[in-house]
Amino acid sequence: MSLIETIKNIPKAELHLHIEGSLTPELMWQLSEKHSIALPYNSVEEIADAYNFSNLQSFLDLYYAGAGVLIDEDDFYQLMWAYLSRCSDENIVHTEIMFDPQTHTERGVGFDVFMSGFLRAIEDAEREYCISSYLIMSFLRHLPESDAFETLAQAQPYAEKIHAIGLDSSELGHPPSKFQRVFRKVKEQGFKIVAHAGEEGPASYIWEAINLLGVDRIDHGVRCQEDPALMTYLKEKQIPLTVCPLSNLKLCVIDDMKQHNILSLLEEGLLVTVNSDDPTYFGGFLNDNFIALSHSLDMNKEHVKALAMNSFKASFLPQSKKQEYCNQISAML
Ligand code: HPA
Ligand SMILES: [Zn+2]
Repeated sequence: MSLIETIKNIPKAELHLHIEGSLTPELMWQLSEKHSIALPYNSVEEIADAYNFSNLQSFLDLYYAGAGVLIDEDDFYQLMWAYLSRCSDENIVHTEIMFDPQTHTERGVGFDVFMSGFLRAIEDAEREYCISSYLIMSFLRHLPESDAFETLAQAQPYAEKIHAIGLDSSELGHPPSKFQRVFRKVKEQGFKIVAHAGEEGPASYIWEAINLLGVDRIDHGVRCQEDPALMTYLKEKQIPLTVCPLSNLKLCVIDDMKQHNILSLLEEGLLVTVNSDDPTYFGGFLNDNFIALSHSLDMNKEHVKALAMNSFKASFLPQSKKQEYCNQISAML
């Protein structure tokens, strides 16, 4: 089996995927027509052509605007169903999916609308594709902590359907410490915790996410290498990093994929995983991220195997399931 075939065939989990960031230009166009919402584009091609970003904020501006076409339950169903169908094509057997409630509630679209659409698609995919999915509700860090408290209260009827709570959006100027109180409550309620840190922000934000929020995983975290003590800590505690190579390239965190540090972090013994983040905005789903790494770095089958196993080890699946998938991978390679 070639390296590319191995990437495509190996069972994988995806742990860092914003469902709103999987909205295709085609679906955005279709929903804008359905709801008579004017878009600042004249065609599907123009939407795709607009996706050139200089940093995280330049992306977030388009990403929040794009989510404005999601109005009714079926829109959210279609969004989730399209992503899970793609997972089936890519041999993603388990996925932990982030969603941003505040992007929708602030437009008057409530939990009952998006949660019903998401859950219906997740149940269909479980039945039709045997894909398991967990939901991660993320707070927008550019908004005040009081809004996060309100969002947590609104989510209570769906608490059983939410596995973890995360923190995303504009990182610089919004350190994890801003959300210390709300994450104390999140922890008391028994949720797992993740946070974006060390994407554009410094290594000190990763320390804050660990020490002040009590995270189970760090999203991105690639700037950990600026702090040797942090590297040692992440390795010893095996705190996972959900790394997103094409995202880092598109948002100019790196200038060239050849500069990506994921394989050196892996070889240092950190628990790193590959993920797509916002695949329709960043030019590729999960397998494309692996393939982009294989084109630019000295990547071999052992790396692919280790990264696929890490995706299960770093997941919130029960231990027995993690073991089952790792055994499958071992038997295959
Ligand atoms: O990569 C990201 N970083 C922060 N917030 C986000 N929201 C969607 N994608 C991202
Ligand atoms: Zn992200």
